Amino acid sequence: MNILEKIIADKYREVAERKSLIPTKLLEKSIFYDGKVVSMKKYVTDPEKSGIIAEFKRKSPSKGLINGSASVEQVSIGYMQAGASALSILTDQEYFGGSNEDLKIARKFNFCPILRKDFVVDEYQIIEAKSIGADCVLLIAAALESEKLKSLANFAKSLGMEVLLEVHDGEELKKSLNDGVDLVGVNNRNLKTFEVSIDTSLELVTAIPDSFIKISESGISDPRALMQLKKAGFDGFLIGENFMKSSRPEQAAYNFIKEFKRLAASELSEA
Ligand SMILES: O=P(O)(O)OC[C@@H](O)[C@@H](O)c1c[nH]c2ccccc12
Repeated sequence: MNILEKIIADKYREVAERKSLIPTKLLEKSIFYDGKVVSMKKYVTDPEKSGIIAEFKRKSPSKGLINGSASVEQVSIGYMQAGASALSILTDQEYFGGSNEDLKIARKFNFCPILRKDFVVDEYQIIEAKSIGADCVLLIAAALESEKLKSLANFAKSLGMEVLLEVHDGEELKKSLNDGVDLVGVNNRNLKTFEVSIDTSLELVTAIPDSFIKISESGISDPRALMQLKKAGFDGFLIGENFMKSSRPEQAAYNFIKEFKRLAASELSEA
C-alpha cells in the first residue's frame, strides 16, 4: 500500500465514524452553511492580486513536523495582508495535523476564498466543508474513480461551491476532467512517491483546456519559479511548506510576494 492508499483507507473509516456522530441535518444548521461562497476562480485571476493560495499546514507525511506552534488566526490574517489571493486550510488531522476548527477560525477572521484541503471521498465531507465555512473543495484524481469524481464535483456545484481538481499527469487529467470542475491543479508532488518537480506543471499546462483556471501546486520555494510558472500559463500557485517552515509564516509570505512583485515589475519595464 502506498501512502495515498493508506490515507484514503483511513479516510473512509473516519468519514463513516463522523457520519454516525454528526448527521448532515445538523451540519446544515451551522451559521456558515448559508453564507455566500467567495469565488476562488475570481480571486485567483484578479490581476490586482498575486494568484497565491497560501496554505496552513502543520505537518505532512513527506516532511514530518513543519510548524508545531503557528496560530491559524495570526497566520491566515497575515497571509492575506501579505497579498495572498486565497487560503488553503488542511483539515486532515491524522496525517497533516489540521482540523475543522482551523478552517472555522480562518473563516471567522478572513473574507477571501478558502479551500478545504482534505481527502474527499464522500458527499458528506462536502456538506461538512460548507458547514465549516469553506468555499472550494479539492478532488484528487489519483484517489477517485472518474465517475465518482464527477458526481462529487456536481454535488459541490449544487451547493454553490467551487471545485479544484488535482492531477499529477496527463492520464489523470484526461480521465478526470469534467464540467463540474472549476480549477485544475497540477500537483508537482507525486502523492505516491513524494517526488517533487516543477517540471510536472510545466509539462502539463498546455494539456489543460483554457476554460479551466490553472493552478500549480507544491514545491514552490522561489519567486523566480513562480514567474516561470506564470509565464507558462498558470493563474494560481499553491504554496505551503515554504511559508510554514518559517517561525513567522506570514512574514515569509510577505517577503516572497514582495520579491515576486519586484521581479514582475522589472520584467515589465524591460519589455
Ligand atoms: O507545501 P507545499 O510543497 O508548498 O505544497 C502545498 C500543497 O500543494 C500540498 O500541501 C498539497 C497538494 N495536494 C495535496 C493533497 C493533500 C494534502 C496536501 C496537498
